[in-house]
Parts: sequence; C-alpha cells; structure tokens
Amino acid sequence: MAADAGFAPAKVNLALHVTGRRDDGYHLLDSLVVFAGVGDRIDARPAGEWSLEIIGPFGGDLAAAPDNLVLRAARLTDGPPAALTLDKRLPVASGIGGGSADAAATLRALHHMDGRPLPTPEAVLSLGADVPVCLHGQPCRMSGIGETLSPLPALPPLWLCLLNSGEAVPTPAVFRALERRDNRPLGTIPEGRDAAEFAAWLGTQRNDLQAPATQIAPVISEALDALTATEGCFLARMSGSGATCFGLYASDAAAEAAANKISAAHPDWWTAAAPVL
Ligand SMILES: C[C@](O)(CO)[C@H](O)COP(=O)(O)OP(=O)(O)OC[C@H]1O[C@@H](n2ccc(N)nc2=O)[C@H](O)[C@@H]1O
Ligand SMILES: Nc1ncnc2c1ncn2[C@@H]1O[C@H](COP(=O)(O)OP(=O)(O)OP(=O)(O)O)[C@@H](O)[C@H]1O
Repeated sequence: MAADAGFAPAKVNLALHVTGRRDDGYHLLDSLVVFAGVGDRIDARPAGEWSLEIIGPFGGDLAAAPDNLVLRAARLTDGPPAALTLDKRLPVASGIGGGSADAAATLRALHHMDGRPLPTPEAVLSLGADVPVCLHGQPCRMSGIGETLSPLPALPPLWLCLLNSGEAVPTPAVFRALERRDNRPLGTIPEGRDAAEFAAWLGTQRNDLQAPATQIAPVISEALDALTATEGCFLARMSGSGATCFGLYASDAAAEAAANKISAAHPDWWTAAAPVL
C-alpha cells in the first residue's frame, strides 16, 4: 500500500439503499461499496509552505482554493507543510467520490511522506460522508451516514465499465428529490458465488438515488441503456448520487470492449474499464 499511498481510486456504490433520515437532515444509508482500479493521484513533497497544483484531464474543473478537499484534508493533519499535486482523472461531482477519494489519498500520502498520524474517523467524517469509506479503501458495507463500515464476504472477481456523460449532479439536490426515505436495507450479502450469481443477487438490490438523479439528469437513462446493450453486462446501475453509471462484467476483456463500444458511439462521454480492487 505504501508505494501507492497517493492513489485515490474511484468509489463505486454497487447498491445504495436510503433507509431513513436523521434530525439534522443527513440520510441513513446501507450501501455495498467497492473501489475501482482507476482514480486520481496525489503526490506530496516536503516544502516550506503548503501549496496545491492541479493537473490532469479534469484539472480545469476545480480550483486549487482553500476549500479544495485536498487542502481541507491536509489541514486536519498535524505536521509540517507539503507541496501537493492532484492529478485529476475522475470527473468532478459525479457520484464516484472523487473529492472524498482525494481527501483520503492526501491523508495517506502525508502519512507516507513523514509518518504523521492519520486523523480519527470522526475527524475525517467532517470532510464528507464518503471520506471514512475512502480512507478505509476496502470493499465493505457502509451504513449510518457513512461512518459505520463492516467487512464483506469475499466477492468474485469483477470488472467495471464506468460511464459519465459530463453532467455534474449535485448530491444535496438528489437527496432532496427522493420520494421515500424509509426504504428496506440491503438483503444478506451472499458468499461464495461466481460473478453471474453475485450480479443476479445484486440485481435484486437498488440504488435509491437513481430515480431522483435521473429526474435531474435524464441522460442517466441513456447511459444505463448504453451499458445494458453491451455484451456480457450483468448489471447496469448508477453509483452514489450520480451521474456516473457502471456496468458489471466477468472479465477485463468484456469491460474493455464495452468501454470501447460506448466511447465510439459517444466520444464526448467519459468511459473507463477497470477491475474491482
Ligand atoms: C451518496 C454518497 O455518495 C454514497 O456513497 C455519499 O453519501 C455522499 O457523500 P459525500 O459526497 O461525501 O457527501 P457530503 O459532502 O458529506 O454531503 C453532501 C450533501 O449530501 C447530503 N447527504 C450526504 C450523505 C448522507 N448520508 N446524507 C445526506 O443527506 C447532504 O445534503 C449533504 O449536505
Ligand atoms: N479535490 C476535489 N475533487 C473533486 N471535487 C472537489 C474537490 N475538492 C472540492 N470539491 C468539490 O466537492 C464537490 C463534490 O465532488 P466529488 O467529485 O467528491 O463528488 P461526487 O463524486 O458526487 O462524490 P460522492 O460520490 O462522494 O457524492 C464538487 O462540487 C467539487 O467542487
């Protein structure tokens, strides 16, 4: 892990059930979370003062301002300043935890740089509900508002085709548009199944944010249809609060072929084929 401390993998909610709402307005979730072998990258080097440089294909969509999650995460740590570089490869505000993944990778990169302690789970939750799971970095079941993480049975090898049309969908607007907030939790997660059987079970679960996100960004339906039409796609679903959607496959070749097919038809859409880590 140490050599790859700065890797900020995309977070994918294979299922996401909204089961309630707290008095402060945050929603209670029950989600099966995995990470993909595609992501942003944080580099940290000792320096006389804090700085942040942003590069990469989506770097232009973000400012290196003090409220960038990279700098907010860095300020939670107890240690000397560093020069930070964010290589932004994931689309911004897209339901795959880009900002949360960057925050977690910043904490890991600074810890790797000089051994400063990682902040507590309570402290990182203040950066965003997805930051604890991104710091954990392992497939897990996530509940509460994002702070309760429990281990999963081993999953079969799976590959993803990730797809984003470029429309940013703000998370608060999607939660506001939810019709029901008291949905059933996840069912029992099956053990020892192959990819097809696991995906068939996953198909009986949901992303409760998919319908409200699709109302805000109807292109999500088009993305799901495009994934469903690819060969070997077991399941097509939206991740998080959208708009990124994923297709699930049993091989690297099938996920790659899906990404190639979709990017030929929609050259302006972001696509990536990647393993579930
Ligand atoms: C939808 C998920 O992506 C699922 O993994 C996450 O719960 C969202 O995590 P995040 O982007 O880190 O969210 P935050 O930055 O903490 O919250 C953004 C906004 O989403 C809403 N929000 C978020 C998480 C949660 N459990 N309930 C909520 O109602 C709140 O309106 C909040 O103001
Ligand atoms: N380093 C960063 N990367 C991405 N977004 C950032 C970053 N810092 C601040 N932000 C802000 O955070 C907001 C959410 O971006 P992010 O990419 O984390 O959303 P998301 O993919 O929908 O996350 P989630 O799946 O956790 O809901 C954006 O509006 C963006 O302006």
